[in-house]
Amino acid sequence: MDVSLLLDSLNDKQREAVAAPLSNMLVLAGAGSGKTRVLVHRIAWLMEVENITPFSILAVTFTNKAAREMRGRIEHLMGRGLNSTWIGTFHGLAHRLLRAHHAEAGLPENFQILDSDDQYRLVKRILKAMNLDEKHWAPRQIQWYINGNKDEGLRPQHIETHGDATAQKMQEIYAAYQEACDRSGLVDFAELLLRAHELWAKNPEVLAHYQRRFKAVLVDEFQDTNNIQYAWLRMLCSADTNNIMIVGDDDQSIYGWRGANVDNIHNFLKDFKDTSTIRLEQNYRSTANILNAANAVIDNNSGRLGKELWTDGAEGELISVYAGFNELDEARFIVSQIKKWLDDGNSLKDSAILYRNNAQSRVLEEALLHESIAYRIYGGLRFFERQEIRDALGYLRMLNHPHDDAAFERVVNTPSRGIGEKTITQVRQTAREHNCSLWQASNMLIQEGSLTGRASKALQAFTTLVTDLEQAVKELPLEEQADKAIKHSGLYAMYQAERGEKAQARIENLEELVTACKQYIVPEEAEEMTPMAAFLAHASLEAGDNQADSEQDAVQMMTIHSAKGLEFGLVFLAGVEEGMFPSQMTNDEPGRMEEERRLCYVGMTRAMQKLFITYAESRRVYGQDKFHTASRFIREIPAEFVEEVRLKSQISRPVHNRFSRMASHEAFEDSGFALGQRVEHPKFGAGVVLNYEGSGDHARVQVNFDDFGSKWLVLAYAKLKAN
Ligand SMILES: Nc1ncnc2c1ncn2[C@@H]1O[C@H](COP(=O)(O)OP(=O)(O)OP(=O)(O)O)[C@@H](O)[C@H]1O
Ligand SMILES: [Mg+2]
Repeated sequence: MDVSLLLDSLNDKQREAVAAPLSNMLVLAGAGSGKTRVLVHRIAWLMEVENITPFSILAVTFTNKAAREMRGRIEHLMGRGLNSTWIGTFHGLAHRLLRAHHAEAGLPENFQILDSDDQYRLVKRILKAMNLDEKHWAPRQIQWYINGNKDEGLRPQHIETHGDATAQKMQEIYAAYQEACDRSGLVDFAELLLRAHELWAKNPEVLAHYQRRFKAVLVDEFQDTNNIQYAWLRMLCSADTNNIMIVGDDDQSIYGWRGANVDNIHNFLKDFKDTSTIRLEQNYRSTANILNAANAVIDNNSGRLGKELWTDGAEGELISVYAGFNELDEARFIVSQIKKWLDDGNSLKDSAILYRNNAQSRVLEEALLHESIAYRIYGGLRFFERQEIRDALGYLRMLNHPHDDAAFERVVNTPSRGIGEKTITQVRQTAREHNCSLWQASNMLIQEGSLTGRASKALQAFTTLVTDLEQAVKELPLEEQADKAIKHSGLYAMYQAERGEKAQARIENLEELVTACKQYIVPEEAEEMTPMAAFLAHASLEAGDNQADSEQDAVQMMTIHSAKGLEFGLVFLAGVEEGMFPSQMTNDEPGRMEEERRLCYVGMTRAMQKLFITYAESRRVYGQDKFHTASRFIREIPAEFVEEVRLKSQISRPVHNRFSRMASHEAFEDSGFALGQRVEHPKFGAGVVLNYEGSGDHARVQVNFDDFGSKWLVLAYAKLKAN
């Protein structure tokens, strides 16, 4: 192949990195400067020019998707397949290694991987076997503890407990858990990494084999490696014959909360001999306005390694900042801009909506669904498909219709109330025999007294809960029904007792469900149904809507964390308000604010042509209106790069409300009211118009009253006066 092809499309610095003689190398550079491109070209160069066989190359990426893309790009460059090259994530590579050397690693040939949910259940079983109360020993916390120690390379016997009783107990649980895993040949995610490390540490001949094999090791997104990953790389590349090239950006280190250690960049320079450092400074991704704005934001962080980024590309459009009146307005705005983008001849898949928390997706999803715009949630489930939401809906479905067997199965022992598999089998059998629902079968079994005392009591706890709850909530508004169901069922407490980012997200999603209920308006065609039945139908329809497959042209939706390394023509950063982003928890932990700012930098630098930053001045959080100000990150962008969108023209086009009744904004404005306007009500006093829906006689407005909170009122009867 013509080697110049590998260098032609690169700038001088990139070329220097790609064509450098074999040695250890750090490529430190900001977003969009071509780090990943350099890595791809370097691999091709090593094969073509240094005659390193594909077999001798190991490349590590951050996600499986990135790994597939990398392989594809190299194959494309070289015009041939690359089967024998190892390209994957740390976890994927460790797994491959353990499969090949299971005996040396002390694992059975058919060892199984334990995903996070499996691990959780196993921890629960261990606690039970040890007679420990889950209330004191929260399973998620234990999981967090075990994984955290494994990430640091620590086995139970390595942990210092300093005579502390709690620490000792945690250590014992960890040991019992590990014993159970070893007995059954189970390997959790953190174990993959630790085992792979130990495999080499304990088997020098195996290590030597891989050191001979992998002449070149290349790592993308190095700033987010954790300690055990770093130790593993270091061990592999400790022989003189190995060369390692890492590329990364300290400004994009966003997984500190999960144990990633950005200091590994410093460690690398210390630990690896003869390392040359190359800095790339030209950005090829974003317009000058976007790049300069992102640079200005990240400049507020201290202790950076310091990088300049410039572009010779066009200035491009200004960054548009839109202050939504509330989150619905924000979502409508985003959707209207996506439609414009489409009308201009662009494709949906080049647009992305990025948000800080998964729970934010719901309102956006609904706005997109309503306009029939295909979307794809990347690295996550749609709102109504999420585990905790399905749990909560399970309870609501039981309240609505206790003979719903699927709902019964889902929640009968979630949270755990001591109903064992044996009891449930008996219930199923009885239901089959009598051709009745699981609910009826349960009541039958309890009455007949044909269960053991303990099983009967546990099952009765469930039936009583459902019956009592049903009585207690049936007259209440929908959102209170949801709130009570989530609380009284123990779901909320169950997720609250867990720790970590994931549990926090689940709690936020549960709260968002209450908000969803509050905002739900029963559509005309469902007026015969109870609001709950109508809402549940709505939820299942939304969950059942097919997710756009990866081939289909669809808007890409994801958290900013999952957008790392990706790029899109059009990007929306949504929910950029104080309290959301930076998130509320940020103040509690040192260093967290800077990590949030890096996350903002990652988000902004995903945009190639056009960036919108949006926020909502009021947002429903857990059914309550929270008033937020623009994020400090917005304020950190110099005014010259930003235009504020003021939306008279946009708003005055007909807008549809989220639940299929046409709401004409003109009609609303004809009523003499506008969003954000202060009004006076004879009974509730003064307030602000928050939202509207429907038209004509059906028109309703939502007003946040100073003294009575927010209420939906039928405009025709409300006797509102402009204030
Ligand atoms: N020399 C170049 N000429 C033209 N385009 C380039 C050049 N180098 C990189 N690009 C393009 O710039 C964009 C960003 O490159 P790349 O994704 O490799 O950057 P990165 O540094 O890995 O970014 P991130 O930090 O976000 O992972 C890509 O579209 C890439 O194809
Ligand atoms: Mg990259």
